[in-house]
Amino acid sequence: MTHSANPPLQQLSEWQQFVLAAKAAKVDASETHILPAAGLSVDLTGQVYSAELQAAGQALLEARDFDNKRAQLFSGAAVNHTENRAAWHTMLRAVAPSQEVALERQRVNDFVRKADSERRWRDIVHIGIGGSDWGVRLAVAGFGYARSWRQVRFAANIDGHAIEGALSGLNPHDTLIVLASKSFTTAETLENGQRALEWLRSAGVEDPYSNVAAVTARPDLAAQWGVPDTQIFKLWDWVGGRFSLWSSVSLTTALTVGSDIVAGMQMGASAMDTHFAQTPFERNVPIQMALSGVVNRSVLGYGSLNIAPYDFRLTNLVPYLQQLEMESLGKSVDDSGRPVQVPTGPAVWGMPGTDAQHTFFQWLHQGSDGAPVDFIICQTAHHRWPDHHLMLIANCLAQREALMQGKDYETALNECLQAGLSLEQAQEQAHHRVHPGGRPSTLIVLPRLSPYALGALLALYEHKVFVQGVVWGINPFDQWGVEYGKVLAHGIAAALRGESTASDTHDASTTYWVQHLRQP
Ligand SMILES: O=P(O)(O)OC[C@H]1O[C@](O)(CO)[C@@H](O)[C@@H]1O
Repeated sequence: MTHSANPPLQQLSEWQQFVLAAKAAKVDASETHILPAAGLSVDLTGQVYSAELQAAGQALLEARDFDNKRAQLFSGAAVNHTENRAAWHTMLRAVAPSQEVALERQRVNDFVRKADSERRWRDIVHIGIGGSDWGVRLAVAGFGYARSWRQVRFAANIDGHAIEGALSGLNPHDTLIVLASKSFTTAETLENGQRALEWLRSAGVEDPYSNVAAVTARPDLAAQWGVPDTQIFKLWDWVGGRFSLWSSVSLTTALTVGSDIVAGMQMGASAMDTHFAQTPFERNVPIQMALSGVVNRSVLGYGSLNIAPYDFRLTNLVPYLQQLEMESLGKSVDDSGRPVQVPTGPAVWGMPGTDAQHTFFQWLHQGSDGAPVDFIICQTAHHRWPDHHLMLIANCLAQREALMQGKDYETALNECLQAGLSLEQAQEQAHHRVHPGGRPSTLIVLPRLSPYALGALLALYEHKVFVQGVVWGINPFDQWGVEYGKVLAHGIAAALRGESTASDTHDASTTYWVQHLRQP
């Protein structure tokens, strides 16, 4: 794809109109703004809204050549122009995928079916990091109720405690090590893989490599490493690392919770793809969420986005979305290398409710900055205590209402008087009980935590991020900021090993710590 330069955002009259409309728009909690998408209900009532803002948003997307860019995404064009490759994760979950994708899906399913029928691999150790890790952790934790005879452990971090903990207590003779790495060059994954191999060897596993499977876009490197060809599963250069959940990386998910769960997630994601590709602007949920996010970040100045899944099983959704959003949008130059000049991707953070309420919600309600919140909840739960679920829902709705509506001084004052405080005490106390309100939020309701719904939810965020990349004019598919640190770590590791002198290339403080932390 030849990359056509975008005009700078701030020079666009459509952007200026959008900013003006956003500043004039309000949160109107008296009318709901709820949109369906691939089985999810997304309530945007807590975001600023007006007919003028909608029109300005539509004009802005047109000025950014959005329809064409979306079509390129879905057609497998090289939308990742700084790396000259596609970001074709939608193909991985397509209902009618290409032959090579269908074949690889089949290979994964056959491997799982055989292992199941032989009752082989009681334990799985999944070794991978970032996109080769979080999606699998998320799916396994989300659907852990589905199957239980196999257990899975994860090792991502280079910290030796991670792999030590992952291997501890397992039976090496019935453990499958899954090495997931698109590049098959990631230091953490290869080092942890070596420890696993040593562990198999020292336990007397006759052919340790037969206990290893690999998922990678570099089957040649995996084969050189020693993984048998029949246990190497492919992904492709055109799959971004943080989207690889949809690829054979789901081997571990399939072995642990079932191939049908992987298929269900793909179907849900594919349904969201169709929604994103075909639904008109005003009902297109990824677009609407994206524009709310742009308003919050670039116009209202919120520096972060809080993710609050009111579902304990979705704990890993937060780091999953952190990587998706922050690796994609944590950039400040546009497609042509010019500074974007408005704040771009927010910091993403969060924790499941209700834990979050007792950790940082105070700051969200009354802190000086606040942050938009994405509340996520399932209509029904899988456990057998309806009252727990009722309370969970009540808490979620209550927090959202408090952020949206706030509590004014008069109400707080009355509350204090009714609690028996004197007028003087009440007047002083009431200030502390005021909630400013008007703080933006979105509520996403899943019918239940089905594979389909989770797939749709993840694809929703992927497309939202894509739209925001188009508006800000940045490439959401590269991650040069991560690469630089990897290179520096290489040099520092050499200096820590005494193979080079840190003072040649590093600053004074780094040199000091290299000398003091040098390993014996
Ligand atoms: O799958 P790989 O190549 O080992 O990379 C792991 C992760 O490293 C990154 O390249 C940078 O964090 C991610 O995009 C990727 O998910």
